[in-house]
Amino acid sequence: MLARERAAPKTAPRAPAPAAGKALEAHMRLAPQLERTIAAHHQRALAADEAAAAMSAACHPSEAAAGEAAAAPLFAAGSAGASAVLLRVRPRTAAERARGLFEVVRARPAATALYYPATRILADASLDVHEFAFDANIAPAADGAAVYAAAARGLVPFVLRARARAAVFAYGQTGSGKTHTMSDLAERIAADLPASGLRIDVSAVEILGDAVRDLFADADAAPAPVRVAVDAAGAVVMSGHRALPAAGPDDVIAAIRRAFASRTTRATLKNDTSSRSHLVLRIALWRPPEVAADASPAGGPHAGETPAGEIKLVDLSGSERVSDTAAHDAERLKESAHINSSLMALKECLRKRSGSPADAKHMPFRNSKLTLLLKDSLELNPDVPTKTVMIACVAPTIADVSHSLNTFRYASTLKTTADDSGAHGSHLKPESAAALAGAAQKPKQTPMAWSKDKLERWLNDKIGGLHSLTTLLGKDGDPRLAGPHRFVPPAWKFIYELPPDEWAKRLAASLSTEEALAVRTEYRKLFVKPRSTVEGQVPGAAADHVESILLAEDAPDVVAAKVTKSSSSLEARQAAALAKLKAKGEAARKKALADQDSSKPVTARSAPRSSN
Ligand SMILES: Nc1ncnc2c1ncn2[C@@H]1O[C@H](COP(=O)(O)OP(=O)(O)OP(=O)(O)O)[C@@H](O)[C@H]1O
Repeated sequence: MLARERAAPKTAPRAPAPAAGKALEAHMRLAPQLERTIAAHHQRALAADEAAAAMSAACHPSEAAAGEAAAAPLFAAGSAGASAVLLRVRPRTAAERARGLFEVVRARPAATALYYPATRILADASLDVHEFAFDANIAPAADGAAVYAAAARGLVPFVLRARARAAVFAYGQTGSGKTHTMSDLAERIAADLPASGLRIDVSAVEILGDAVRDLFADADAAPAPVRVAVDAAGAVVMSGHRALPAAGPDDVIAAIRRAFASRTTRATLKNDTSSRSHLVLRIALWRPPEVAADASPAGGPHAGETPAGEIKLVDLSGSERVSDTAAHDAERLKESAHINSSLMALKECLRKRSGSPADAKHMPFRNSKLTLLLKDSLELNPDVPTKTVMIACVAPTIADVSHSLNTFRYASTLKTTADDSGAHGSHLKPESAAALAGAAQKPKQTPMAWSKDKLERWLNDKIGGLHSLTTLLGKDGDPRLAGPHRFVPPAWKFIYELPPDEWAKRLAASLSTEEALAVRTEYRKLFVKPRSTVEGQVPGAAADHVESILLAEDAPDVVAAKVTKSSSSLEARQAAALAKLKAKGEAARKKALADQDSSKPVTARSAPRSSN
């Protein structure tokens, strides 16, 4: 049986409630309006995600039928990925609910949106939307089993299969749910360990300031510092700590509970039991010729043993901003400075890890004890595969909005260019109660007056995007729909390219031919401005989108001018470049025709052709 999710042990007195700053007061005054705007946008985004998912399922029926994957994608057999980033939004605490703090982070299956008030002291209720598509976007209602499924199911089999190293770490501001998440996840991972056939030992240390402390040291023994060094072969060597032998999963779970319970916690403005240290748990697996009787005191190999894998579970100390340190004494301020500088050192290593192979070879591990301890798990080693999962934890409310944005940005550092869905922002105007109520009561008379999202959803429904696309491509399909980098055609692309007569036919039940063609013209205008969406990240999609713009009736130079004016995005630049090429090709064709014409006797048949 798996342990239920549990919170960190409560050992410290209550901290005073944080004083509301001026900005927060202003946001709270506009809470009803802001909440309405957020809810409306979230609903629209959910509907758009659902349409995209339905489309993708129609395109990849075999994937849809395969159902839930057994392992988290990073640990599935054959996965070449080195890292995954998950975002977990915790539920509002009772105290946050009592203060009326509303939620500004909304996780959807496809992405997580953070709604940031556009001005500190609000003149109106407009919001900036920062949207990040992480590998998994875990909503407040999800439990520890869901986190395990997305983050670590399959981790133990991967480590054993490849004699590999895996590290999972929780990052986030103080009070965002890191300990809650990691203490539960660590036990679920431990439950997957084999009950026999391997020697297992567990060590646990905390990094407090610049000191490393053994969490398994005898309580009555004088505290001895743990030393961390790198040996001649470049391996991290820890000494001065105890490694607990574990006969199987139950012993490992007991060791994990002991480590979390021994950790240093203090009350801060944000968390009654704030972990002021980084906790690093190491589960080392050894394959013995025959299991030796004694455990190694330093957690190293016994004679004849070979490493069978290693798991590091890291509960990072909470990141803090200046406002969080208002009630800190000198000692806590020093702690905070250490915490932030080690988190920065980790960020720098992660940044290099996600960069070029040359960058990855030069991760500055020595900049902090934390990164030195994690060296083996972060290094991209050709001999020992390593996989890293970051769980970025965020608090959901307006009081933590700037911390949450920082966490989103920090977490994005670990994404590789290959699988990074990145972020995009948009600006939301306030949606007044009257406007929303009015919209709910009487549907707009004509699709021309609808929002772009609503129009697109309606068209997708009426025109039947994906099903029609597969029909159109025939049973053999389009080669772009096969293979690992397959192109998933977005619904808008299909709708955009549908010929006028087909368009009118499909909308005949709802609109007259004139109305349908008028809507088509409007719809096509909407796509002159390239969209920066997750779809845009699919290889080939940007180019296809550009191509679809170029297929518009306008002459290439007009398209280029329009596109360039409408956006400075990559797509726009590609469009401009393609348009230039097309124009160049056109000029060359005209010249060739002219040359041809001048070399032939002029007849009615060889008169210059129209360039269109
Ligand atoms: N997913 C969740 N469901 C329910 N309660 C949660 C969840 N995540 C966190 N909490 C609660 O929120 C509070 C803060 O969580 P936790 O102590 O895990 O934060 P933390 O990020 O580890 O903070 P610190 O960095 O200060 O140690 C705790 O009371 C915890 O029980």
